[in-house]
Amino acid sequence: MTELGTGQAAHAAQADGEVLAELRTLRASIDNLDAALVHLLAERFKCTQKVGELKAAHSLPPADPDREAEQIRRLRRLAEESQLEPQFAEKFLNFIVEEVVRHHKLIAAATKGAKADTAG
Ligand SMILES: C=C(O[C@@H]1C=C(C(=O)O)C=C[C@H]1O)C(=O)O
Repeated sequence: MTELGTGQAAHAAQADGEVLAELRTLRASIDNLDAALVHLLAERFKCTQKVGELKAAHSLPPADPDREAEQIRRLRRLAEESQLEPQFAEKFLNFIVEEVVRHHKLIAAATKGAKADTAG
C-alpha cells in the first residue's frame, strides 16, 4: 500500500469525520424511532390487555382470525404505499398478534379459575 501525502491524509481524515458525523446523526434518529416504537407497542398492549379482559369476561375466544386477516390486508396495503416490504409488515403484525393471543389465553384461564373459585 502506498503512503498518503500530508494533503491526502488530511482529506481522508476529514472525510472520515464527515462519515462519522453522518453516522451519529442517523443513529440518533434510529434511537428516537426505536423509543417511539417501544412507546407505541406499550400503548397497543394496554389496549389489547383490555380487549383480553373484555373477551374473558364474556367468554369470547382469545383469537379472531377474521379480524387478523382484515388487519393483514390493510397493513400490506399501507406498507406498499410506504415502500415497506408487505411481507415484512405481515410478519411483524403476526409476531405481535401471536403474543397478544398468548396473553388473552392466560387472561381467559385466570378468569375461568377465579370464577371456579367463587362458585365454591
Ligand atoms: C385484540 C384482539 O384480539 C386478538 C389480537 C389482535 C391484535 O393484536 O390486533 C387481533 C385479533 C385477535 O386475534 C381483537 O380481537 O381485537
